[in-house]
Amino acid sequence: MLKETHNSLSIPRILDANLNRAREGLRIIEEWCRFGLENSQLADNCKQMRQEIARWHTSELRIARDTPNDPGTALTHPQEETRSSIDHLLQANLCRIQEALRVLEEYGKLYQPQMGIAFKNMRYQVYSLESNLVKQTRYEKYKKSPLYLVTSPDDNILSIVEAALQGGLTLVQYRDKNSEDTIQLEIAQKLCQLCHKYDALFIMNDRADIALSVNADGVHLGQQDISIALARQIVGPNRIIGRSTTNPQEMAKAIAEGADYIGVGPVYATPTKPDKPAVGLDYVNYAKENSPIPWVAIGGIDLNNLNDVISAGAQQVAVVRAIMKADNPTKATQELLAKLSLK
Ligand SMILES: Cc1ncc(COP(=O)(O)OP(=O)(O)O)c(N)n1
Ligand SMILES: Cc1nc(C(=O)O)sc1CCOP(=O)(O)O
Ligand SMILES: [Mg+2]
Repeated sequence: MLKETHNSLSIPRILDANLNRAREGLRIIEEWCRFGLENSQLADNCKQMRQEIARWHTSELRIARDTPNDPGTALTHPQEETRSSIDHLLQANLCRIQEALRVLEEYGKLYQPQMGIAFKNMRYQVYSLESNLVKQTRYEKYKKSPLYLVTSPDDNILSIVEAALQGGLTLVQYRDKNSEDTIQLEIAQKLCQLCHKYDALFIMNDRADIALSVNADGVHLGQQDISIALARQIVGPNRIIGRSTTNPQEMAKAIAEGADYIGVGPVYATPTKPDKPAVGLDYVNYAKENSPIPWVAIGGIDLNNLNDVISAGAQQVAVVRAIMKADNPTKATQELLAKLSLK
């Protein structure tokens, strides 16, 4: 039989504690939206929810607080003491808010029926905030990555990519046109984990299904690959979708179809993609003048010609051989990044 330990203040105390918890969590998320993402709309969503919580936090609930006799104040979990990355911090606080809102929804029903309804609605608002936040945080990270490594098959692919990540790389695409699906899936999984360990983004080439399976940050599609609309259905609203373009018409179409970024190239002829003619620096310059979305110059780019590509307007470049075939991928990455940061 359950021991009757509650008194008339039990429910108000639970509500008071969880109103605080939800409000504090929202404040942490709001600060990131405001100062990290500089997204005033998301920050405002948080603020409005905080204000609604404050309206429910009446003096009747506040005076029920009894901190000295609360056995929970001394309880912490080791995971609360450390946050390995901003993603981790956001995730932990979103979880805290959602838990608190669920408590407010359930115990609120015993206090005032309207409270249960209000906090159920707010819980759904927080799910949609979470979804927007994941996409925005990814996209900001994408935009702040001046160098994009597209891999080529190599027995040492993991150690080459890790060496580049140690050199400061923050954006990697796994491109493998020949391996069987099971092999691609296995390598994609490993590369994705490796990139996330270094707080870098992982994009899958061609295959939206593999991108989804391994929890990649996005997928890159060429003109011959599946449509952006179909890829969006597969990977969901929060992953990044890129599309290769070689001319202004393809650029306009990719933008109209909802690409998050476009590839611009091949800038120079390249043995990595021998059948695709070079588009030259004029198209790079066209992208600089006309693309409203992020674009990345690709094709034949290395340390020797990088300054010309930058002078034509590129702020982000993608390379295969310049890192995958470098004697020292860490050094090669650092050198490419150093030139890009001077732009
Ligand atoms: C960043 C980036 N830009 C262009 C491409 C080329 O994509 P696609 O035209 O589909 O050719 P494949 O790479 O699939 O052979 C890319 N992969 N990444
Ligand atoms: C994979 C790829 N796509 C291109 C495009 O223009 O669409 S060029 C390219 C290969 C780029 O390799 P490297 O840096 O070794 O020249
Ligand atoms: Mg492709």
